[in-house]
Amino acid sequence: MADNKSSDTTGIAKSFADRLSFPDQTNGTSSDKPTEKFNWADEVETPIEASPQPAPIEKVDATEATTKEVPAKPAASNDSSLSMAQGDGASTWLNGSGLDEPEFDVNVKLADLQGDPNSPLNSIKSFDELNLSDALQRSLALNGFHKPSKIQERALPLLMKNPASNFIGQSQSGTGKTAAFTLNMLTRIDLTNPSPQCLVLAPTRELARQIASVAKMLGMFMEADGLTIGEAIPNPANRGKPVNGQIIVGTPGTVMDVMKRRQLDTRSIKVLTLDEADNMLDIGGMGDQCQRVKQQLSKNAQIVLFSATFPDQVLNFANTFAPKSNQITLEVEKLTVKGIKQMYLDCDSDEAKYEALLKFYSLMTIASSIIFVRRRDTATEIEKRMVASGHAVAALSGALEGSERDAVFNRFRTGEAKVLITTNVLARGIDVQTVTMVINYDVPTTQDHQPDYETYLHRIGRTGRFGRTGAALTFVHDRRSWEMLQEIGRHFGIEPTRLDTSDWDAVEKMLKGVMKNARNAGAKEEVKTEPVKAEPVEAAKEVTMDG
Ligand SMILES: Nc1ncnc2c1ncn2[C@@H]1O[C@H](COP(=O)(O)OP(=O)(O)OP(=O)(O)O)[C@@H](O)[C@H]1O
Repeated sequence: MADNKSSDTTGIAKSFADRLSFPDQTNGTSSDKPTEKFNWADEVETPIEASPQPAPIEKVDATEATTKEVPAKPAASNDSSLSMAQGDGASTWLNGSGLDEPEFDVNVKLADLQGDPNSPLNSIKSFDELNLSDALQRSLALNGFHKPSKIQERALPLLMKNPASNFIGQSQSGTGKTAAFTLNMLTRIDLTNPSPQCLVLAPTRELARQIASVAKMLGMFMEADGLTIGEAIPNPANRGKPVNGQIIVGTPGTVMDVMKRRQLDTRSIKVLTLDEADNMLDIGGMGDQCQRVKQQLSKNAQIVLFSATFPDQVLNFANTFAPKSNQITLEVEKLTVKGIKQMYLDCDSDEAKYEALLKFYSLMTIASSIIFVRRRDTATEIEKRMVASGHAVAALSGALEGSERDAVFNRFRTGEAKVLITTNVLARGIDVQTVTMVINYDVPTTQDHQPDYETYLHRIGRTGRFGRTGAALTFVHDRRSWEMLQEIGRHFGIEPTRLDTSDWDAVEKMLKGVMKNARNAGAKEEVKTEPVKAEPVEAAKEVTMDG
């Protein structure tokens, strides 16, 4: 059996967000001073009907699907950074990732035709060059952010420039996009004004709460001067209450609703950030909601869009949503994270996948893993079988209510449950660094049953965070599922390694080798640096900010 005490034995620090406390049912704010909570309304569920099979079962999760949530406890105080950082039960003081993110090339397009994307002014090598406040410098240092990642190097100077310009940023999963847009917001807040000034929209409650926690962590030393952070996710206890906080992080349906009910004062909002922007702008319902939210804001608000993926058709819309933006993009073949070993397991039939999964977990002990399935009923079925076999699993889908989702996710984040079985609802953004294995129990497909390239990339990106290594194993069980995986491979220029269920010894040997590498994940990837490609885009009128 493989030894999987990976994070403890190798000293791999847990993620920044891992270190944060996610108490069940929390709707915390950033400080002891209780920030009032917002009203809520049911998040509109936009489920997509499942497979063509006639089974009268469940729906496929495509997006946030929460309807109700119970009252929240206030978040832990940030007074003690140590207790905050250890809030998830981490046994040691975890100072940053301890890893360096691998180098990769980016394409930079400046909205300003005259601008030189390669100018040192448009790139930084250290956080010092940003002239950050003492409070931000201290929190970066305390949390082990010793140097910026590539996306942070290139994005931060462009994001933080005054007057502010719109921004579209793309980089691989786990490369630090959250800190990039969070630092931008934290530097733009006027602490003397208690009104909401920055708004972040994310597709799911889990991601919204994670982003709020990162903002609290990076803003921990600004609290004394009045920094407040609020969440706008479905919560019945907050019905009718104002949504307070200088940074508000929420899901689009709830944010739109509190705006409609005038519970969110939008007058001072000067930055609107969309995380997982391609997803937000692509899905009909959320795209409309994001658009309507944007319409409520000042025309001068800075629009910031981030994602690991921006398919062409969405990028066009993104350009309309964030006009005249500075842009950092990647070519499609650079999108896969090299530290993730991609494999597939050839199973005889759909039913044989259950057996293969159980066999797999009987052979391997993995610190944390996520199993992605297409349908909610599959998640429930796998959960039942794995629990019966003695595994500590948690299953999360849009079928659960908000408070249940929080509780399940917390069990996984804290390590109480080692396996998370979930639908696409958690495919994006979630940062749990102990995850060394992602299993695509079902090949990700679009509504019209074509390979879903973006979802594949986001799912496997739940491992291999910030320079770590991890493994992704996709189950195929017939010609079509095999073909779809091949298409995904061709799309990203990768060739997943085949594992065969008729030879479990070989499977075990291969997987143990991969997992061992994951434990030794401090090793740096080979660094290949090429000059940044830069092309100007149409001349832009810079977007001005109020203050
Ligand atoms: N400069 C840095 N130094 C050390 N660790 C960092 C730095 N920037 C980010 N990290 C850590 O890297 C991890 C991944 O960051 P983050 O979640 O922001 O990735 P992401 O690019 O948003 O990924 P995804 O595309 O999956 O949403 C986090 O645990 C974060 O704390």
